Formats: sequence, C-alpha cells, structure tokens
Amino acid sequence: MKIRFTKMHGLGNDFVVLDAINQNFVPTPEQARWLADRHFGIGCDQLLVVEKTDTPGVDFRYRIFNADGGEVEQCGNGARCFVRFVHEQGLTQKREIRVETKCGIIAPRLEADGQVNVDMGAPRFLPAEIPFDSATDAVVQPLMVGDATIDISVVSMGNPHAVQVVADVDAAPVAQLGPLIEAHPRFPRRVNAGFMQIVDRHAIRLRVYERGAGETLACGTGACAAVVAGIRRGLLDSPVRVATRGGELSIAWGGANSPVMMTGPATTVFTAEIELPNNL
Ligand SMILES: N[C@@H](CCC[C@H](N)C(=O)O)C(=O)O
Repeated sequence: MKIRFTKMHGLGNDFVVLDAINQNFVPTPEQARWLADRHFGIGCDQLLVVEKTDTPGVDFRYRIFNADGGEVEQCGNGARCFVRFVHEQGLTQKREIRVETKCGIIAPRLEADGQVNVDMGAPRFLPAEIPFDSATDAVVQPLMVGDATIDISVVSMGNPHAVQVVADVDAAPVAQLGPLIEAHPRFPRRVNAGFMQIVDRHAIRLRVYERGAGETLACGTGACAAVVAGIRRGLLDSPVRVATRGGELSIAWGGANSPVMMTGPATTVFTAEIELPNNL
C-alpha cells in the first residue's frame, strides 16, 4: 500500500503527518514503528493522524503515535504542525481551529506571522490524573531513582510529565536518568522526564526525555509542564521563554484552572509517498 505523508517539525521535534480524511489509513503499532524508524522507514519522533470528527463545534480530530508505536494523549509541537498542515493541505481555511485529541479539545491558531498560538487547556496535578503513585499532591515530591532521590513536580498536560530543576541542562544526566524516570514503577503509564534550568524569572532552558521517543530536540507539552511547575514552585513568573535544543517557545499561564498558552513555530519539510512493506 502506498501512503502520502508530510514531514514536519516544531523546533526539531519531528513528525510524519498523515491525512486520514482523504486516504483510508491509520497505522497499526507495527506500521507506526516502521514509519518512525530513522534507518528503515521515514524517521520521526511522533506520527500525527488527522481525522474527521462528528463532535459539534469541533473541526478535526488528531491522533498522536510515539515512535515506539504507542498512541498518546497530547503533543504540543504536534498541535502547531497540525494547524499548519490542515491549512497547507486545503482541509480548512479557518485560522483558529478546535481539535479533538485523546484527552480533550485544544484550540490552535495560525497567526499572520506564521507562528502558532495554542490554548493547551488547564494543567492537572492530582496523582490519579497523572497517573502517579503518591499519597500526596505536594508540588515537590521525592522520587527514588537508582540509589539517588530526586525532587520532581508532576504535571498532566493531558499527557504525564515529571519535571526536575537542574543547575545546568547541558551537564544534566538526561540519557542516564531519562529512561529510569520514564519507566519508573510509580508512573503506571510511564512519563515524560523534564530537566529544567532556571535562567531568570522569565526564562528557562529545558531538555525532555520523552516517553516512547527518547530525548527530542524540543517538547511542547514538556515546556508547558516545566513552566507550570516552575511557577507553582515560586521560581518563575508568566510569561516564560523556554530555550530548547531546537529553538525557543513562549509559554504563559495565569495559574489555577486557567489554560496554558504556547506560542512557537511549525515548519513543513516536504510531502511525499511511501510504499508500506507487505509484511506490516
Ligand atoms: N513531543 C510532544 C509530546 C509527544 C508525546 C509524549 N512523548 C508522550 O508520550 O506523552 C510535545 O511536543 O508535546
């Protein structure tokens, strides 16, 4: 079977985007893993699948698959690429779109300067909402990782995040601790592990070891979760510039139940077709 796809990225967090409205294709976990494979397939951190929806007042549904084939709830950089994709493919002319994801509705808006602003919804903190095995919803919680105890803040942006503060992101042991935190038994659905360096009250540097994808050049929901955690810890004030290895995002949050607003770029690389191997 031949499928048409578009390669996109948000600050180097890269995607294979599939139009499942005009072609009848939603990948199985095996197909998603093959498409995401950088050696044998196309290569990406996540696959994004754009579908129709019957929900009143909602324009599209979009589904997110990690490179490991698992379907997940949310993707911030993906939300920005999604809105550019539906415009460029002529699927809508609306600049402000309401889109259904596995964890609810988000509202990305394509700005005149090409940047995308996304209402990512309100963060959640209760252990059951992450999910995280803990008797308390304290803002800072100890987590035993190997022989060490680290202090994390847990945040759900629809998907789960564990954020820690580090002195220097470049020296942070992301490759060593990331996989241990991701698969920690206290996170029954695994977790995205964020490493945040505070630069000043309006700026951080961030690396994220993503669930199901490993360290990426940027993580949009990770940026939202880190800023929310930093504000709740009294270290940051909104808005906050988030410097990732792939570039910069702006994140604003008014506290409590207000939505997190994310602004950043979305880039199309190319559109092409690929033949799926018959054994998949
Ligand atoms: N890269 C994304 C997050 C993608 C999903 C994540 N790996 C998860 O499993 O929750 C972003 O930009 O938010």
